[in-house]
Amino acid sequence: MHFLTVQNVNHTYFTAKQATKALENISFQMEEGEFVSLLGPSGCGKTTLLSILAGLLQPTAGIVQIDGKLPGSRQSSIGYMLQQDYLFPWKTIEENIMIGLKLEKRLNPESRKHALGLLQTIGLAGTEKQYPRQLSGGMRQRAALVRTLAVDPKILLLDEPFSALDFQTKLKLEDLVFDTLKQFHKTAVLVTHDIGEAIAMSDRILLLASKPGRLYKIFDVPTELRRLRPFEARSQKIYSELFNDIWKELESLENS
Ligand SMILES: Nc1ncnc2c1ncn2[C@@H]1O[C@H](COP(=O)(O)OP(=O)(O)OP(=O)(O)O)[C@@H](O)[C@H]1O
Repeated sequence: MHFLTVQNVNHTYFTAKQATKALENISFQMEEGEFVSLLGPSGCGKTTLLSILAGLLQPTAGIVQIDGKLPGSRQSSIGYMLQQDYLFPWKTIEENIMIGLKLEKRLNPESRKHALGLLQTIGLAGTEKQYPRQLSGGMRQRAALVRTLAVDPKILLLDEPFSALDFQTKLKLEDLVFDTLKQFHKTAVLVTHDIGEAIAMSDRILLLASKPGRLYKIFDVPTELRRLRPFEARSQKIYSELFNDIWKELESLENS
């Protein structure tokens, strides 16, 4: 059995005036610890698919299972990281990173120690008593990652988490997230518009086409690249070759 199974997923949005077929017959599988990116032109259904994986949206048809459970069920622990950090401004960083544990009634000395340890691992030691406004955008996004990992989710759904950051911060954070997910052997799905980011971070890239949103092509990132951290991967020749291949496919999809 695969860790994640998406089988013949279809989704149509119905409004008073029209029906929009956002996803058509999407099927793929993922293994535990794998990192997959969803790439494709605007409107191809990336966010819709991520919402279905999160259990926030029920597909019109098809099956999704994560570690043998339906997304959204109480046992299917899912971590979300978004473009904005959504830290509570009136709470300290320490209080913010404990929120998930508190909500799940799992805050105890051990889980607290683990969360504070994560804060150290991610280079935010000393910020515990500070408020989000006292931190830079990159630091806040790192705190959001700690909050997400603190509850030990089975899968992380990353919806353009680096897109609001300046380029240098984004590159640094890509390496940090990559290292952290590898260290904890986490499975992750990333939605991005950035081909380079998808190649540098992923094991596989699912290219979606639009109208209706469907799986167009799957790119396996070569093992030589997967072994490298994202920043280092970006300077390799095979990275540029894969970038050009995906670029051409994406351009043809956008012009079709
Ligand atoms: N709540 C909704 N009601 C009706 N139609 C919707 C709704 N949300 C999305 N859609 C439509 O479904 C399709 C897929 O949208 P979705 O936001 O999933 O695409 P996307 O690939 O994430 O786009 P982008 O890259 O621009 O963020 C689009 O045609 C969009 O207009």
